[in-house]
Amino acid sequence: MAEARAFHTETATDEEIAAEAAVVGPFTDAVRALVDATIRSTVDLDEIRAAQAEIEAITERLTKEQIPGGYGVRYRTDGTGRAWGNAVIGLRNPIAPPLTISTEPSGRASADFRLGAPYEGPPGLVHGGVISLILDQVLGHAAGAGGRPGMTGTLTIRYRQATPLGELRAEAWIDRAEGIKTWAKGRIIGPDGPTAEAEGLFILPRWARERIARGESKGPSPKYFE
Ligand SMILES: CCCCCCCC/C=C\CCCCCCCC(=O)SCCNC(=O)CCNC(=O)[C@H](O)C(C)(C)COP(=O)(O)OP(=O)(O)OC[C@H]1O[C@@H](n2cnc3c(N)ncnc32)[C@H](O)[C@@H]1OP(=O)(O)O
Repeated sequence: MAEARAFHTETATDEEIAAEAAVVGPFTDAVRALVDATIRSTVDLDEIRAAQAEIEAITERLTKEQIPGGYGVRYRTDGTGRAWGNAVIGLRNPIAPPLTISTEPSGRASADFRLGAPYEGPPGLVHGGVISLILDQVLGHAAGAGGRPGMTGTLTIRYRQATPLGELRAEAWIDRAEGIKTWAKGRIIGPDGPTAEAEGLFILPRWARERIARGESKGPSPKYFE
C-alpha cells in the first residue's frame, strides 16, 4: 500500500541527521524567502526575467540527483521519525511555514508560528484552507504525542473570526479515545483571541493495524513525529 511504502526505516546516526539539518534547514529557509520575494518583489520585469533564468539554472543543478516521489517519513529504531517533506512541519519543505510543534505525552501539542504573504486568502488574512492544513497537523500531532497516531477521518472547523497574517499560535489536545479512534480538539489563536476551532477524528489505519497484528511493529510510538 502506498502509505505503508512511504514509511522508511533508516540507520542514520543523530550526528549525521544533525549535520544534514544544519545545511538543509537554512537552505530551505532561503527558498522560503524566495517564495515570499516572488509575491512581494517590485523590481522591473527585465529583472524578473533575469532572476527566472538564474532560478531555472539552480533547479537544474538540484534535480541532477533526486529521489522518486515524496520524502516519506523516515523512522529510526527508537521510534522517532523524520517528516522533513511534511507540508506543515517539513524541514526540507519551503511550502511549510514551518511549525515547530511542542508535545506532551498526555496528548497535547502547541506551536507559535508566523504566516506571511504566501498563506494569504482574503486580503491581509490567512486562507481558510491553510488554517485547516495547520489544524489537521496540530490535532494529528496531539493524537500522535498521546501514542495514538492516525489518519484524519474527519476534520470540522469553525472559523470564528478572521485570522490576520502574522504571529499566531496553535494548540490541540486529545479529547477522547475509543479503540482505534481518537478525537482531538484544537484552535488557532491570533492577536485578538481564538480565530478558528477544530475537532478531528484520527483513525489508526487498517494497514498499520495489520502490521501490528503481524508483529512487524510494536505499535505507534509517542515520538512518532519527532
Ligand atoms: C505501525 C505504527 C504506525 C502508525 C501509523 C499511523 C498513521 C498516521 C500517518 C501519518 C500521520 C502524519 C500526519 C498527521 C497529521 C496530518 C494528517 C493527515 O493529513 S492524514 C491525510 C488525510 N486523511 C486521509 O487521507 C485519510 C484517508 N482515509 C483512510 O486512509 C481510511 O479511510 C481511514 C484510515 C480513515 C480508515 O480506513 P480503515 O480501513 O482503517 O478503516 P475501517 O477499517 O474501514 O474502519 C474502521 C472504523 O473507522 C470508521 N471510519 C472509517 N473511516 C471513517 C471516516 N472517514 N470518518 C469517520 N469514521 C470512519 C469505520 O466506520 C470503522 O468504525 P467502527 O469500527 O465500525 O466503529
